[in-house]
Amino acid sequence: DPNDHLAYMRLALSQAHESPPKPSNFRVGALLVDADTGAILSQGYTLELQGNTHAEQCCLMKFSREHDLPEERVGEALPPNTVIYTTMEPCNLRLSGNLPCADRIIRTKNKDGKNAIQKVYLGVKEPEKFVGENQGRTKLEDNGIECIHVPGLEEDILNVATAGHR
Ligand SMILES: Nc1nc(=O)c(N)c(NC[C@H](O)[C@H](O)[C@H](O)COP(=O)(O)O)[nH]1
Ligand SMILES: [Zn+2]
Repeated sequence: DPNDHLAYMRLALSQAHESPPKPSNFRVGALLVDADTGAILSQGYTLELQGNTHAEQCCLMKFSREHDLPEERVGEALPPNTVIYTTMEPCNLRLSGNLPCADRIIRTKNKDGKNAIQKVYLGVKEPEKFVGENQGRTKLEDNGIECIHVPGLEEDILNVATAGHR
């Protein structure tokens, strides 16, 4: 059921459990979903792919590879009503200096140059441990991408996210 946001967020949380704990980031899980059909297009977790990768980034990279596209052109292969579920709001600044996920989501355009990702469903705000208050949601909404908090899993999400910090 494409509207069972909690079920999708639980799946994203199960992805986060796969992430190797590290003191310098959060363990996050994410899904790309076709909101028209409910189909899961891609799923990913922090550090799943080579390099210092984020969960949302892995979703986009995996889907782009399946469609022989570079990540920045992944929007050309995404269905018109694609949404992303991520246990933690997309980053807007990374201590590593790598491209933040908010920017990756914003640059994901379809063939008509329109946003390929319509909505971001998030489980928690980013704790202010590494980069102060996360401005990702504001940036996403300023670019026409709605951010919706899915309540109910905050404690579990934060426990998993910070497992590498104890
Ligand atoms: N939404 C989100 N998905 C992730 O997969 C992840 N790891 C973070 N984490 C945000 C945090 O701000 C950064 O992990 C630190 O700023 C360190 O930056 P790097 O990850 O080393 O680039 N946030
Ligand atoms: Zn990120």
